[in-house]
Amino acid sequence: MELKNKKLSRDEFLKIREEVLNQWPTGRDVDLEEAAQYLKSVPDYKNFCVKLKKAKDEGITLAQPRAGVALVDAHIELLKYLQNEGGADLLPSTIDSYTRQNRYSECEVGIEESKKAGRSMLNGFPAVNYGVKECRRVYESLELPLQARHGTPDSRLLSEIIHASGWTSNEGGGISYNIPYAKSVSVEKSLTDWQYCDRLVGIYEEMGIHINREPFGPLTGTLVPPSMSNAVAIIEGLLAAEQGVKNLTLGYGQCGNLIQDVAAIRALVEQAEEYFKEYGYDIELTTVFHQWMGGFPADESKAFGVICTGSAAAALAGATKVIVKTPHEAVGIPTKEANAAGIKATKQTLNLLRGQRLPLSKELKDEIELIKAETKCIIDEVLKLGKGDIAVGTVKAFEAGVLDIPFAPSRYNAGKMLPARDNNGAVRYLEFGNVPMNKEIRDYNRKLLEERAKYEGRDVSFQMVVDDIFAVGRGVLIGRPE
Ligand SMILES: CCC[C@H]1O[C@@H](n2cnc3c(N)ncnc32)[C@H](O)[C@@H]1O
Repeated sequence: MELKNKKLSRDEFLKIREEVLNQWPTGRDVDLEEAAQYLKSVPDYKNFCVKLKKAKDEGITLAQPRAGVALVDAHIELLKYLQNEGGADLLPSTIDSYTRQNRYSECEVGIEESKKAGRSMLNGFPAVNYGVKECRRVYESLELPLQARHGTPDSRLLSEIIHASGWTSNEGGGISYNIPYAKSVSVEKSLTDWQYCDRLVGIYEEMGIHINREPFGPLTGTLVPPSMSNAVAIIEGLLAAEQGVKNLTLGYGQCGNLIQDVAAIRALVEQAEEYFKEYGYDIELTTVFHQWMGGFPADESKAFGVICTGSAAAALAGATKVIVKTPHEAVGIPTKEANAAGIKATKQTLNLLRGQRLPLSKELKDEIELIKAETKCIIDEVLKLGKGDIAVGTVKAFEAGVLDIPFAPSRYNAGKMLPARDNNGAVRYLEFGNVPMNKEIRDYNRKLLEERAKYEGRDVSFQMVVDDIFAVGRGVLIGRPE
């Protein structure tokens, strides 16, 4: 295995770069020195790192939507609306699915079809096809920091183009943008390609330019136990830090039990800081809380209930930012009005809870300790498999099912671990597969699920998993038997 968790030398990086910039004609417009000068002109109020740090210092939670359409002028109009009408604190450009698979020829078709149809025929913004000039036009049309949000196993060319365009944050990682998004991309390949994306940020950092990286916390967004998503977030953070990334936002997707959700964020910060300190990385760390990523109720009023619950959990957890859902979640790409409505409902909730935090009760403290202990079991085994190299260990951990993401499409994922909610709605391990938890943790998870089974008058079973997957869309958290 070529892969190792070691910072790419500048020569190694530049050698790969030649191939990367030739993947599509727009790659030829990227010039590192020219891009650095452009990035140095980004004012503080439009730099992701600066805005996140200010929010962290002030103890407030920022609101960021997802948004992306095929044509540049419409995309600018959409983002301006979310900025001015929605009140967004940070802006995305959600990138389309063809770009995520490096299928740029099909993006060209989608762009032409969108022009003919007079509406977006892509499910996001095809940044690679537009290239630096148009991506800079998007950035220059707005008054907020701009981030690329996508799901791209090979994001090398996309990263080059968006950063050269003044976009000071990129979401993703070698695990979080492969396993939940692709079927046949090897973990070794996506980890290698994301080392390139992180090394690019490291090179900009060496030039005095601060760029934020945000591993994708929720993964499949389907009952992912907090310790599994925290383990992946910390691993991706360590891999990014080795490549010279200095500014990281680690994330988590709302599960629904308030104590567990707050505990997950608190555990993530504490444990990530412990690992960065142990490995000697000086990281400016912030957190992102994703509003419920599972099935939504179609009824828009009920959808707002889900949106505001997620906003409250983010605020009470003290997350630096929250990713906003919309009342159109159950149907598809939201209109700009629905997207703005989701932001406004979110900010109303954040403002009402500003400065409030969930007190450190015994229940909260115990949940934090449990999540940290579970996460440690996983990461310890990853390091053991990699003989100390966390990149090599990650590849082997997926092969062994030590890292195992529930309901992931990737054929590199074991898919043996199964989650289900306990009687309070917290997500627990129903089947461990080869996830290496110690006996005390295994017994405790089982005990909690047995409590639910007793209450519901049925056995612990896969049916609980199925019931929980559909529950929120049906208006409840726990999938109780009919
Ligand atoms: C992991 C991200 C899934 C979420 O990402 C939203 N999403 C995807 N594409 C767009 C887009 N083009 N505009 C606004 N939201 C979008 C979906 O609704 C879902 O909630």
